[in-house]
Amino acid sequence: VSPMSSSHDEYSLKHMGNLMGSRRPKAGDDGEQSLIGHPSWDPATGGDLLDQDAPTTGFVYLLSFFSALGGFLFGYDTGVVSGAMLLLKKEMNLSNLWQELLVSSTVGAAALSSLGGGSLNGWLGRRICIILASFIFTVGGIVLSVAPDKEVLLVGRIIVGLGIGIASMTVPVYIAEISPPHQRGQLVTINSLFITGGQLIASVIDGAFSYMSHDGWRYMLGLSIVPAVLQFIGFFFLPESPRWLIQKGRSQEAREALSRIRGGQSIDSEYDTIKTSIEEEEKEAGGGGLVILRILHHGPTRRALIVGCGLQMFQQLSGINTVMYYSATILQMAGVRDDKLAIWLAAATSATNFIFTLVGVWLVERVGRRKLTLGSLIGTGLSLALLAVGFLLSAMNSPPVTLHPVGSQNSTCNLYSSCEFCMLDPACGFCYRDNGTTVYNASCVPVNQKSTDHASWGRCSNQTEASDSLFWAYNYCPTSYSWIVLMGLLLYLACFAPGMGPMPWTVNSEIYPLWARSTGNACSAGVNWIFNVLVSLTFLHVAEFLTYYGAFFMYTGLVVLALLFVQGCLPETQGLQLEEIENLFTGQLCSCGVSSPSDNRHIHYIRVKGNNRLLSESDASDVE
Ligand SMILES: O[C@H]1[C@H](O)[C@@H](O)[C@H](O)[C@@H](O)[C@H]1O
Repeated sequence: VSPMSSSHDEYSLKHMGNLMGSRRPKAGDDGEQSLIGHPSWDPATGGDLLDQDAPTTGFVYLLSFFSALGGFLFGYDTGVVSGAMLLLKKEMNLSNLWQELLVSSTVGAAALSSLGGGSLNGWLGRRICIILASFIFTVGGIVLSVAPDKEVLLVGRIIVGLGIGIASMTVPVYIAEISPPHQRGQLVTINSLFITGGQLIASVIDGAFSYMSHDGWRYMLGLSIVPAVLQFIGFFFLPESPRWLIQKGRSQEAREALSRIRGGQSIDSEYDTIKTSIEEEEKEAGGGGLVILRILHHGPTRRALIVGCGLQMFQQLSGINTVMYYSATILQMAGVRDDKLAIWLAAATSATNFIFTLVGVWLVERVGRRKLTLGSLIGTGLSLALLAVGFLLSAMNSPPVTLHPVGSQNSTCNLYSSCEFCMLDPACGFCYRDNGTTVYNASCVPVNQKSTDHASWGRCSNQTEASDSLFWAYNYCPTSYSWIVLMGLLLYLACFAPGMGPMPWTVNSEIYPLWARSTGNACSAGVNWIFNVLVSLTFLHVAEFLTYYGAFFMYTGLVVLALLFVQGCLPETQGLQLEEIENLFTGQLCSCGVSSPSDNRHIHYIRVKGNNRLLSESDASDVE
């Protein structure tokens, strides 16, 4: 007999064609509410859940804000370096190798510490890990702002990376664990909003301080201390995740934390539901042994891990960080000549990323994770194709080399017949005159080893000869198609930011049962950072081998693969209790997508006894 016997009709409830046998009836699902009658009955446990549609307390927002400062620092520290580098390379006379080291050491350190963050998280708890990360950010910020030489800078960048790794895997988990289910997606996505917000503020600060050629970089790198200290202090007064406390058997503290987070609402049923599910999960997965091995041996968690890591891998393979880290360079490649203009246009691209992540925050609980990710991928693929076409048109209309100055005979640069080929060779640059409509008197000459701002000899080798019509193009070709590339870039970010940007983080914070959550998130965040290093470090080389349009066609292809993966394997997690989500992964991996509950709400009510006042006579078939 169903617990609906509180109404006088007796029905048994059968969920069919739905892997989520325990999906909680949700107000607003057509017809369900009137039939189910008891809005807070939970079919999984037979007990009451907290009313999921109750307003989220202000305290939950406060907690999410303070945790998401970790996301802000992640965005700020990865974003600020491109502008800082422009000044640093001049002031410290940095070689290319040192520039690469300073950029990628942070990302590499983040990869390592996110992997290690898993055990740290399980051991010390989410709160201590967040405090630790903000402490590391503060120390890193101080080291960077006072660094006397490049070696100390490198140490500072590594320290900051260690903080980013821990924050990137802990914060989404913490927010997911304190949120009520109906708002979890939105609140975790706020962390991604803070990441892109951090990148935006970083690019604006870069723009502003780029005018301060001496020591401007100290401010750029050091300003991150402010949010880090704020988070450090704030978290001393904020509670630990109740789910982690329950897992550690600290029941009394867990109750207190939960009740504080729920603003004094009754927490008994939520507490019991969580506790029972955690105990069941633990039993099912068999205790003992290394968590990662248990995850791999247990079907549902293994499948969740594949989905989680796959999403993070494809997020990076769709090329976001070639766009975020190299947007100024890409714009120059596309023909934007002025340095400062390129920096500010790069800030505009960060702003687009931020604004459209906001759209994601708004959409995630309206359309769900799955549709948002799929839609985002389709748009991302199309805009990458547009970017590629822009570069292809520029290449096809690349101005020819018309001048072969005396003295250039021995250089390989002299062999190139057009700007496109000349530009793809890092040793050469294109020196030309432009009367506003046509390029003329163009030559391909070696670049100055010390500064790519000049040629090593000839008309483009010194400023004094520079006139209004004489230009030196290193890294780009004059073209009338840069607007297509700029449009492609903006469109790319507008499509990527609401879905593929935040959803991998959001979904990962939800899909693992508690015992596997820290380790699962550590692995998937590690995958994210490893592919981040791979893609961002190889971008310029890939472009050199495949040309720019080739590189962007390649990313388009990878996005098509991502689309197939998400279509086949990503289930919908919207609105479910964290403890219910494991059931989504009980079927075969590639059936996950097919049976997402939001697409498949065929709940069948079979009449057992009595009259149904709500249905007509012919409803005896009882199919909703
Ligand atoms: O979700 C974030 C976001 O999209 C950022 O813009 C990007 O730089 C990160 O790599 C990514 O993980």
